[in-house]
Order: sequence, then structure tokens, then C-alpha cells
Amino acid sequence: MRYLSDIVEGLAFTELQGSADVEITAVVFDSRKVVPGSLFVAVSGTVVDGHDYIEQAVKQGAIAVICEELPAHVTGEVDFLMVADSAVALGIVAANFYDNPSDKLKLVGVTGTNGKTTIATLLYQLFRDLGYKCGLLSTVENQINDKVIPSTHTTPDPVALNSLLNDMVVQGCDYCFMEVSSHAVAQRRIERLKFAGGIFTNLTHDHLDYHKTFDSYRDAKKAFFDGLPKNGFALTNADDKNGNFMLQNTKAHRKSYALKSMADYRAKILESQFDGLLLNIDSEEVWFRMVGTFNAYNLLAVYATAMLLDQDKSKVLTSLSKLSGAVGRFDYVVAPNKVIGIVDYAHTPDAVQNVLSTIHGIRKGSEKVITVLGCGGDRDKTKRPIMAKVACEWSDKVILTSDNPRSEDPAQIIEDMKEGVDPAFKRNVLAITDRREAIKTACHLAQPGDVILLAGKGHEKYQEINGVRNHFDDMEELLAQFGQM
Ligand SMILES: CC(=O)N[C@H]1[C@@H](OP(=O)(O)OP(=O)(O)OC[C@H]2O[C@@H](n3ccc(=O)[nH]c3=O)[C@H](O)[C@@H]2O)O[C@H](CO)[C@@H](O)[C@@H]1O[C@H](C)C(=O)N[C@@H](C)C(=O)N[C@H](CCC(=O)O)C(=O)O
Ligand SMILES: Nc1ncnc2c1ncn2[C@@H]1O[C@H](COP(=O)(O)OP(=O)(O)OP(=O)(O)O)[C@@H](O)[C@H]1O
Ligand SMILES: N[C@H](CCC[C@H](N)C(=O)O)C(=O)O
Ligand SMILES: [Mg+2]
Repeated sequence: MRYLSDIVEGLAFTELQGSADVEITAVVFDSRKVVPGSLFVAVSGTVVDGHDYIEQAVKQGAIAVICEELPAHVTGEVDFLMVADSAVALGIVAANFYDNPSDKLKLVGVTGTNGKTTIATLLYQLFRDLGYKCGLLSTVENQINDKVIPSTHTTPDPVALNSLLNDMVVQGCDYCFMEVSSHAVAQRRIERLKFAGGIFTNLTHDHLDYHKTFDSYRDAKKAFFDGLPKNGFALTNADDKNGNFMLQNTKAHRKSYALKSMADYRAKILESQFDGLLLNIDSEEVWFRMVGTFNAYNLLAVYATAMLLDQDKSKVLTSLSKLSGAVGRFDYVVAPNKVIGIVDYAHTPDAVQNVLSTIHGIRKGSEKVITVLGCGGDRDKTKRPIMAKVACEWSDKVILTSDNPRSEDPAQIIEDMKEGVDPAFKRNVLAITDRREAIKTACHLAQPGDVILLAGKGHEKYQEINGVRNHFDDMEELLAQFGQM
């Protein structure tokens, strides 16, 4: 049991109606989830305003409410606290409710357009292998030591986030590695968390539906570094044109990694194959199981982080060389007829280009590249033609299909993608709305040695159409076509 007075510690509120001396059973920001004794935080969202649900929350048993505006009719039995920003307040009270778990372990956050899941997962796998108890919060799954907890977001809401961190503390975790999405920073999901360090991967085109402009997307990422404490580290990619910008106002120790520029941690690619990378990393030659230049960046960021967390260099490199990262990132299979299939979560123009240029760099001769690609519905529409354009530039054949159409018409999403197809390439482009059929067609078209890339869905085990999630797994489909299932 926790008292309201403990939970609001550090919270700047302008008015308190009632007494802070009440016991709170739960912190809740969705009226539908209120249980008797809850503290309800009214947050205004992208669809509705939580303030409109205060009455419902009280009816369901909320005994205290945090809000930006007091409702017209305030009953005497409920405590009301007025704040300037409810989203910030939610972060603070959620952390206090769980007794600030981020103060009790070393929390490392990863932000950037691409590579967050890969880096957070590699760090988790590395530190587990080094013998530590660890937690992971990622797009694919959350983990507490070896226990897997399904994830709903890249970065959970503040209540779920602090609850998971608290479970990690209870399970004795020394570290937690988490992804920090730009939505999470903008919506203040990470408020009041204490980070031991932050990592920046890169910044390219995504989520402009939500952030509206590239600058505000960039500023959301930067705000994460602005908030790091002065005894923490801020590690950036010096090869990315926004890398230094991220660290402009941070109080944390500034560190960098790079393959091309001057940096604190450097690596060079010596060999790049379908089964791995040979890197000269911090003056040591090491073979890794991860594929592609972009993974050289991810591996280097992980290595640098391990050094900043005072780990032993040779143990780290030995362990890192065995790891394969997150599922659905450049997953590679060969059919009996020697067709190569790759499943990758590339869902931004930059990621599509990186994966395809990696395939180009590795293939030996005249093998053809067939790309199967869709774009998500209810997400950034402006990336659709660019993703299609990039796919066409780097493939011999492209099959445009559905990703997760969500509430949108799949045929219209494909039309939006077609806008990016060069007329001269049109005869090499097919449009097949049914993703299963699209994959089947790619497999029929492929000749021995050819490479099929299934882009966009990676680890996802579902396809969301009109609010319904049907089971769908790119790798399963590929293996079925290859006669391996
Ligand atoms: C666009 C977006 O980020 N939306 C998130 C946001 O919801 P919202 O602003 O739409 O909320 P809303 O429906 O307007 O409701 C406003 C408030 O009223 C409350 N409410 C609402 C109805 C009601 O009856 N009673 C009630 O109290 C809601 O609980 C909420 O507090 O806040 C919710 C609670 O935290 C999130 O679940 C929700 O994520 C949605 C499901 C989502 O799809 N988000 C994606 C875009 C997202 O966050 N993605 C990022 C990055 C992805 C990546 O690149 O990896 C992520 O971190 O996962
Ligand atoms: N460092 C990188 N630079 C550019 N592209 C990358 C990098 N790492 C991975 N990718 C590409 O981006 C895809 C997504 O990678 P990952 O899941 O690690 O990114 P993420 O940042 O977690 O994405 P999300 O925002 O959806 O959570 C990969 O499948 C790969 O195609
Ligand atoms: N976490 C990202 C991933 C998108 C993956 C793609 N498969 C899609 O559904 O658009 C998002 O929610 O924008
Ligand atoms: Mg991710």
C-alpha cells in the first residue's frame, strides 16, 4: 500500500483539493481500467481527452485524480491535484508508485530510427552471457532474466514500464537495456527514469505522421539525451549527420563510435559475407555472426557500451562474436534448389536500402534479387513511395503487397507505393495484395542462387487487417514454399 503523499513526491502541482493522506491501490490513466482506490491521471491523447473520463473513473472507484483542469463538478470524497502537464505527472507518479526502480539498477536506453531492437537485444544477450541478471524492453519482446513477457509497444506506457522495471529489481537484475522510441519521449513515457547511459543509432525518415516535421522528430530523439544525468554516458554515431546534434545539450559524458569519422570507438569492415562480418574493432580482428554494414554499426555501439559499463574487452569480444541478435533481422535460409530467402524488419526507406545494398555487396554474380514489400496502414504515408522507389532501384523484380493494412484499404496503400516506381521499371513490378500469394509468386519466380527479400514484418507473428490480427509469419511462409515445413 502506498500513500498519495509518497506518490506525488517531486510533483509540481498548483492546487490540491482534499487530503494527501489516502492509500492508493493503483495508478491508472485509462478510466476503463480503474479499480477501487485508484489514482486516475487524466491525459489528453491523440484521439480523445482523458479529462472527459474523470467522472467515469470516479464512478468506478478512483479516490484521487491528477488533471490539468478541474472538472465542473468536484465531489468532496475525491482528492484532486492540478498540474501543468498530466503526461509528465503520470511518469513521475508511476515511478514513485513502484519506488523508483530505475534508481536501483543500471538502465541503458537506445534511440534512433533503425537499430534500436538489434542493439538492445545484443546488449541483453551479451550481459546475460557475461553472467549478469538482466532485463530487456524491446519491440519484439520484454525479458526478465530468462522469462519472456510479450511486448505491446517499443517503449511501454509509464505504468507498465515502471512495473516491469520493478519486477526486474525484485528478480535481482543488475542491468536493463531498453528501446526509447520517439513516441515515448514525446509522450513522456520515460519521465523520471534514471538512465546510466543513452545510445543514438541514426536518424532517417519515419513516423512523420505523428511528429509532422523531421525537425520535431529529431528534437524528440534529442530530448532523451538532454535529460540524461551528468554521471551517465551519451554515446552517439559520429558517422550520422545528426549524431553530434543529439549531444549538443546533454550533461552526460559525451562518447562516440564510427566506421568512417574520428570517434572514441572505431571499427573497420575487413570482410562482409552472408554468414557474417570480419571487423577490426578497437584494434582487434574479430569474426561476428551478424550481417551487413549496418550491423557493424550495431556491434560497435554494443561494444562501446560494454566498455563504458567497465566490462572486460576480451570477454566482451569473445561473447559478442557468438551472438545473432534479434529475431526477424536479416534471418537467412537456403532452399533445396539454392534459392536464398531473407526475412528482415526493414520498414523505413533507409532500412530497405541498407538491407538491399548489403545483399548486393555480398552476392557473387548475376543472381537476381526479388523483393516483396508492403507498407503499414495508419502510419507515415510519405514513406510509402520512397520505400517502393528504393526497392526498385536495388532489385531485379519487386512485388508490392500488404504489410499491416490496419484500418486502411490495402489496394490504396499499394497505389501510394506505386507513385515511387520509375516508369522504366514498371514491367518488373507486380502488385499482389495477398501477402501469402506475393511470397508464393516470389518463390516461383526465383531461380537457383537468386535472393528473395521479404521486407517489413520481420519477427511479427500476425497481420493486422481491419483491427483483426490474423496469424502470419514471413519465415513460416517462406519455409513452407521452400518445402521445409
Ligand atoms: C499514437 C500513439 O502513440 N498513441 C498512444 C497513446 O494513445 P492516444 O494518445 O491515442 O490515446 P487516446 O485514445 O487519445 O486517449 C487519451 C487518454 O484517454 C484515456 N481514455 C480513453 C478512453 C476511455 O474510455 N477512457 C480513458 O481514460 C486513455 O487511456 C488515454 O490516457 O497512448 C496510449 C497509452 O500509452 C498508447 O497505447 C497509444 O499507442 C498506440 C496503441 C500506438 O499504436 N502507438 C504506436 C504508434 C507507438 O507508440 N509506437 C512507438 C514506436 C514504434 C517504433 O518505431 O518502434 C512505440 O513505442 O511502440
Ligand atoms: N544500425 C542500423 N542502421 C540502419 N538500418 C538498420 C540498422 N540496424 C538495423 N537496421 C535495419 O532496420 C530494421 C529494423 O531494425 P531494428 O528492429 O533493430 O530497429 P528499431 O529501431 O528497433 O525499429 P523500430 O522503430 O520499429 O522499433 C532491420 O531489420 C534492418 O533492416
Ligand atoms: N513499430 C513500428 C513498426 C512498423 C512495422 C511494420 N510492419 C508496420 O506495421 O508498419 C510502427 O509501429 O510504426
Ligand atoms: Mg524496435
